Parts: sequence; structure tokens; C-alpha cells
Amino acid sequence: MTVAPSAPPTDTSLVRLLTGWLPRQRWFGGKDGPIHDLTIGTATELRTGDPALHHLILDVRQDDTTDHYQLLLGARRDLPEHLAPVVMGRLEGPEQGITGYVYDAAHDAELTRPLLGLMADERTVGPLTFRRAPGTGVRTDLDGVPIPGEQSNTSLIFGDAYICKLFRRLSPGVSPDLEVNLALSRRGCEHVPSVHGWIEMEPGALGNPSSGTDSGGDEPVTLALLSEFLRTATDGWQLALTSVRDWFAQPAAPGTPAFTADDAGAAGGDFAAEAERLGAATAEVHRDLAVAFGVVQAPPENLRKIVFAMHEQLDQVSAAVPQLRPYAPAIRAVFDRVASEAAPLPFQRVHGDYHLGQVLRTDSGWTLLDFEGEPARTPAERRASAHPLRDVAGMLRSFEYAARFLLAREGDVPPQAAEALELRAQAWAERNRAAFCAGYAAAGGPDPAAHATLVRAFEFDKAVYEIRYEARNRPSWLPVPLRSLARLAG
Ligand SMILES: Nc1ncnc2c1ncn2[C@@H]1O[C@H](COP(=O)(O)OP(=O)(O)O)[C@@H](O)[C@H]1O
Ligand SMILES: O=P(O)(O)O[C@H]1O[C@H](CO)[C@@H](O[C@H]2O[C@H](CO)[C@@H](O)[C@H](O)[C@H]2O)[C@H](O)[C@H]1O
Repeated sequence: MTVAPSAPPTDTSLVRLLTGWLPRQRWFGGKDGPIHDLTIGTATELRTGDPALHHLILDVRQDDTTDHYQLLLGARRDLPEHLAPVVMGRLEGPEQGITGYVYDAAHDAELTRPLLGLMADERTVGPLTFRRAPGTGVRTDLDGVPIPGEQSNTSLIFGDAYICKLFRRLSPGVSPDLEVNLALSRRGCEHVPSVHGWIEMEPGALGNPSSGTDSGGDEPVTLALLSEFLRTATDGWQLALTSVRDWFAQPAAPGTPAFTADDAGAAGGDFAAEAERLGAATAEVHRDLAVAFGVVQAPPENLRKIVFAMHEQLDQVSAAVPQLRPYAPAIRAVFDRVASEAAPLPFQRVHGDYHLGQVLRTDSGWTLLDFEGEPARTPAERRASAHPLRDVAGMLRSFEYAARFLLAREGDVPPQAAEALELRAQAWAERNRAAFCAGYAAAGGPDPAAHATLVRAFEFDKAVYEIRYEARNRPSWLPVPLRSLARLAG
């Protein structure tokens, strides 16, 4: 069933098709440079016949870095019309046992269903092992359909039962998302979806890790995570945008260009009560993470190392994105103030990439998703302990994003109107940021107001990260973090 090439071909037509297709994918992390070499690391046939399903790991070299991407490849003799948008091309003869039209099988319901059967039966196929979570069942009668929208990975929804996240760029070792979700579920935490299964691969099969700094040791590499699908849920980003739209649509009283945070509460779709509840849920998850993984009193040297890394990131992003440079002195001043703090700080596992798109509002409250950390960080950094207010700062940035996202899309508005809209955006962000912090502190989290400089430093660090993220992945969004930075650091 498995073809694991000992000397992978480097210039076949399949490789050429993949090299052309990969940079066009939303989840491809190396869009800022050319691909120097692409090889097929492993190829595992998961379903024979027509259509056939192949699991591929692609080893992609860009300059001195090799990244590993996961792909479900479909192959068919004839191509149905609905798969035309996801086709890569046609192979004339068999390569790696693959022939015919080849395409992204995440979009072929007929080929996603077998994944559930493999997990339910806990099968091992070549280097891949399919797991079922202890004490749960996995239904096998459902087809998977990819969710639309902005994603670093690809998630398939199976009926209204499961969502399966296929990690695209692979990291060595167990995924923090799987590790944290299992640990929190075991503690009975009500703010995470339950885990039903996962797919993993034997450690050696990934070859050299991309960063060269973390091999993941003997741990299996997590490839996919199957969780309970929260079908009544709406994500925090959508809810927040609805509220912002509502607030922007309120007519202004003649001659009153100033808008306060309290005015923002008068809008029909006020979000502040939800923001406060989200703050409380965040503090509860932090408490459970502290119990599950422990807390260390980090000496001031740790904080200084973190601040050093903040400066380094700022150097790199300023070099790549000139629009950031005017704000650098103000940002560095805040970083340095934090570095001069002398007291030890409690460090623990945190979310690591916390924003409104990572939280879902269900009938019963807020659920937190995606404990993977920031995609650009190394695996070791993503698993490292941090101060919990780093997550708080991430969510505060997200309120800034939500407030300014619509503004950035308003296009060229006359300066006076732009100023009025900016005031509205500020009022909305201020109101919801305050409500979130109040909910967080009231539920037992460290009070953000009592650690204002630390929170500000984390916010700036996140904003710098976002500027690089947007420049690389979504250049049209770049004005969003830049405008918010202009206010915070201007
Ligand atoms: N358990 C779930 N139930 C319902 N929707 C979910 C669930 N998990 C994720 N989603 C949806 O999928 C989106 C992407 O999930 P996420 O884990 O953040 O993926 P990524 O790491 O690729 O960004 C979320 O923003 C949410 O809308
Ligand atoms: O894919 P992930 O969710 O793991 O995170 C990455 O992509 C996010 C965007 O999809 C990005 O978040 C930034 O944009 C959000 C709006 O789309 C905003 O709410 C966040 O505050 C902002 O940071 C995230 O930074 C990136 O790691």
C-alpha cells in the first residue's frame, strides 16, 4: 500500500505540477520567496482504485530552510466538473503509483470519508497511524467538506458531528493543539471542544525539521486533529464585525464629531457584555492550563531574553516593511521599560496566538480553539511557557483589528469623514478592550491594568508580528495593524 521512495525524484512532472500549485495555496507559508527544490518525502496510498487517495509529505526547500507540507492528493481517470477548481494537472503515466488527473483531495467528499474509518479502526498504514481518542467513538458514515475562509491549515467538516483540521506545514513532535486540548478535556474544562481522534506519523518520517532547532525527539508528528464540531457556534471575529458595522451605521448627531467608548455602547449590536464574558472564559482556561502544565516563577533574566527577541523581531520586520520604521523608537522604549523590571513573573502554558478568530460563541458560552501558537514561531517557542497577559494582549490587538478592518475597507473617504470614522473605531475598541480586561481580572486572571507596561509591550510585539504576517500573506490588510499602531505608538 505504501510507496516510500528511497531516492525521491526531483524533476518529474508530478513534482513540477506541485511546484506550480503550492505557492498559490492560502496556507503555504513561504510566499515571500521562490521554491528552490521540492521533493516528495513520503507517499502513502490510503485508498486504491478510481478515485485514489494518496497522502504526501512535500519537502520544500527555500534558501537554507526545508519545510514539510502535508497534502491529500486525489487521482482520477476522468475529472468531474466540481473538482476543476482544485485540479493541479494530469499525469500521463504513473509516477509514485499515481496517474490521471491529480487534485487537492480535501475538496473531494468521496475521498475524505475514508479518513473517519481509518481513525475509528485505529489503522496503521505505512508511516501513518490513525488514532481514536480514549473513551470516544468515531462515526464513519460522513463526508468531509472544507470550511471556506482564512486559515493557516485546512479543516473539513463532517456532517454536524466533527471538524478535522489537517495541519499543512508540519512541525516535529506532538502538536500543541492536540496536547493542550487533551489535557484540558481531561480536566473537564468546558471552554474547549472534545477530541475524537487524530492522525500521526512516526517521528523519523519527517526528515530534518525546518528550523534545525527542535527535532521533536521520539514523539510522533501530529498530522490532523478530529474534534467535536460546535454547530451552533459563531466565531468571535464575525460577531465583533457585526457589532462594529452596527456602530458605524449609527447616525452622528449634527456637529458632534467626538465619539466616546460609552457612545459605542448605545449602538444596537453592543459587544461589551460578550467581551467581558470572553475575558472571564480566558481567565478560566489560563487557570486550567496552569494546573494541567504547572507554573514557574520566571527570573527577570527570562523576561530580558524575551525582550531581546522582541527587539530582534522588530529589527527584522522594520528591515522588510519600511512603513513600520517611524514607530520603532516608541516601541523600543516600551520594550526597554519592561526589561528593567526586577521581579520574577509567573510563566505557564498559554494559547500563544489568541485572537477573535480563535474563539467561538456557542449557546452555552465561549469556546477557545487552536492552541497551536503563532505559525511563524519554532515548535519549541510555541510550546514554551509565557506570561498569561501575552494572550490578553493578543485579544486586545484583535479588538483593534475588528474596529479598523471596516475602516480600511472604506476606501478613499474625504479626510473629515475618515477622521470621524477613526474616532468611532477608537471608541468601539476602547469599550470592548476595557470590558474584556474587566472580565479577565474579575475571573481571577492577573489584572491587565496593574501590568500596563507589560501588556503594552506584548501588544507592540504582536503588532510587529502582524505587520510581517500581513505583508507576507495578505498585503491588502497591512493598513489595519499600521493604522492601529499609529494610534498606539504615534
Ligand atoms: N470545534 C469547532 N466547531 C466549529 N467550528 C470550528 C471548530 N474548530 C474550528 N472551527 C472553525 O474553523 C476555523 C479555523 O479553525 P482553527 O483551528 O483556528 O484553524 P487554523 O489553525 O488553520 O487557523 C475557526 O475559526 C472556526 O470558525
Ligand atoms: O491562522 P491563525 O488563526 O493561526 O493565525 C494567523 O492568521 C490570523 C488571521 O487569519 C492572524 O490574525 C490577525 O488577523 C485577525 C483577523 O483576521 C485578527 O483578529 C488578529 O488580531 C490578527 O492578529 C494571526 O496573527 C496569524 O497568526
